[in-house]
Amino acid sequence: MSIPIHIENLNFSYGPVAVLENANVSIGEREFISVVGPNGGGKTTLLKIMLGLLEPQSGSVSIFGKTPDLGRKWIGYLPQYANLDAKFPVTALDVVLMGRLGKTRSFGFYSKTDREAARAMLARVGLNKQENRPLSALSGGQQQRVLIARALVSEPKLLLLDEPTSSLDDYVEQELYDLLQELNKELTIIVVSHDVAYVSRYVEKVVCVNREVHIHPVSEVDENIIHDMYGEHVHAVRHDQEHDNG
Ligand SMILES: Nc1ncnc2c1ncn2[C@@H]1O[C@H](COP(=O)(O)OP(=O)(O)OP(=O)(O)O)[C@@H](O)[C@H]1O
Repeated sequence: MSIPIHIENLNFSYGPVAVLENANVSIGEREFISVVGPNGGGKTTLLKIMLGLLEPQSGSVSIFGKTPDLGRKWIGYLPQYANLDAKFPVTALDVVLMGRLGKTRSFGFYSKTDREAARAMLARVGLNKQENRPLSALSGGQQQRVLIARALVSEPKLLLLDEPTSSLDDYVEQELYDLLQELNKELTIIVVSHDVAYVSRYVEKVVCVNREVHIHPVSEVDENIIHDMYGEHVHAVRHDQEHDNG
């Protein structure tokens, strides 16, 4: 099977506004990658192009060797602001089952296989005891795990997460990254983050997106790269490195 992501000479603009210019990105199997960059740099746009939700003006995008509309069945996606309306009366299991809609043959009636798959995924993310609890009764970190289980239950080969920890506190963020690291033994993982220093503890490479797109092994990320990407915001980013264990 072809590699998860191969993008060549991609250009994308919303109307006259160029957002991504001449992007080239290749991501191999079971890589753990973070997409980083300043606000408005084009991170979400790049993810939406990978999912086939946006059509680039030029260039080619291949997802496991297919065009995005065909390849996206292998992608589990956790959108930014995915938080479900917690007042809506659904259990954790109900939410995960939604991820089976593309798999189940009898629409609206989940099979025993669907239920077993959903329960197994809740167990995989450490929530087997919470399956019948209302979503609203779960913490923010637990709700994100439910959404990860929902993305995984469609049996993807690539997990794409858009800033999954932005509303979580530090300890819960670490637990979530530990879970992603565990899942990375079987899956390619691409996670959008604002915090280069933090994600560098976990990922192998970063895709720096600020209209231009550059991919770097974490070991090569230095002040020059950070400065090119964030410009005047460089101090805010350097300050974040205080989170680091070292
Ligand atoms: N639907 C749209 N129509 C027009 N412009 C848009 C649209 N969506 C995004 N943009 C603009 O495109 C640029 C890139 O946006 P995008 O959301 O991809 O950036 P981002 O790096 O994900 O930002 P953030 O970190 O704030 O989420 C921004 O200038 C944004 O204002």
